[in-house]
Amino acid sequence: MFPSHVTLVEVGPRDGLQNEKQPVAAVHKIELVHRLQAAGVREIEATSFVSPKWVPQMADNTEVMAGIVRQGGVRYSVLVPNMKGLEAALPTKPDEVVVFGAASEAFSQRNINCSIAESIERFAPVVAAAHEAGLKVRGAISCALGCPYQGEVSADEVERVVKLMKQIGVDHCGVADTIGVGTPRKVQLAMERALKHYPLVEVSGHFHDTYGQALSNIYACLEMGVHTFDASVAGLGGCPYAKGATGNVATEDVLFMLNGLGISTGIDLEALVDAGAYISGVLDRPPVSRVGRALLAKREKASA
Ligand SMILES: CC(C)(COP(=O)([O-])OP(=O)([O-])OC[C@H]1O[C@@H](n2cnc3c(N)ncnc32)[C@H](O)[C@@H]1OP(=O)([O-])[O-])[C@@H](O)C(=O)NCCC(=O)NCCSC(=O)C[C@@](C)(O)CC(=O)[O-]
Repeated sequence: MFPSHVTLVEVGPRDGLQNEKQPVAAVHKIELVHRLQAAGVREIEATSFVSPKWVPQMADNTEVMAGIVRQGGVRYSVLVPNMKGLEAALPTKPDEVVVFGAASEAFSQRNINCSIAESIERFAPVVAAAHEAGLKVRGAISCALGCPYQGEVSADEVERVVKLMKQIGVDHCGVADTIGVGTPRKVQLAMERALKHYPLVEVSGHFHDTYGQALSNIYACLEMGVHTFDASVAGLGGCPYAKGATGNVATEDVLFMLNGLGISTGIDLEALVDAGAYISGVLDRPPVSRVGRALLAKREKASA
């Protein structure tokens, strides 16, 4: 049965911007977060505490977290790959941390420089320490639908990592299609594996739109009752360790579909389009979001 409410986790400030070649000033990242929360977004992945040598764009993580004027009811999450990341993140007071593994060995090596088993060993103390600090821990499983290095990824490989994350106490399981190759039935098969170990409320989908399948995949998840999805305003993004991967599905596009289905999110579409136009202006290019572009063109026509 379709959910009546969907939670959209806005990952634009982190996943969306991490791959930008041009440095984006912290002040713009902070302003983006402010505009997103003003639009009604209640879950925002703000930055990551990873090695600045690996992802230079996120080196201003502490400055970004310090600059955000927090709004009641909004949860701010950050990515942490290891204890060093968690120790740097804790003083910035995130509400949640995200550990990120992969269903493919090759991607795990390229993204976090270790095997899947080693990643779980690294995450275990991070999860324990985050819980001790009162934080929720989300887990992301990259390449759940395909890997840029390995190719096909089976549902068994996804379930192996789901189980490992569960064993170390990760609270939430995010199934991520890093390179956007998933199609609806395959996505459902991967989701079924996550749902064998996590309740519906603790499973989410993270879909890149490289092959134009992201909205169909979200629809396929809605049919299963899944009601939490990551999305990136203006369709920003791409993973630095997945060449050619385009951005996440655009938040505006997901919201337009959900509005049409009568599913509530608490997010105002026009204000979200403004946030997308803002960051696209900073990056000096039009939004990738089809809905964003259509509504901006409509506004321009109306004011001409
Ligand atoms: C995991 C590591 C650190 C291993 O990298 P490593 O080189 O194996 O780490 P190390 O422990 O050997 O340390 C090497 C150096 O890095 C430093 N270091 C070590 N850890 C940290 C840290 N946390 N913060 C800052 N610095 C750190 C450490 O202090 C040392 O510094 P040095 O002594 O050489 O000066 C590295 O591979 C890394 O940072 N990877 C992150 C890659 C990344 O951010 N990828 C994008 C996010 S994942 C994603 O986008 C996918 C997702 C989630 O959206 C879902 C999807 O679509 O798939």
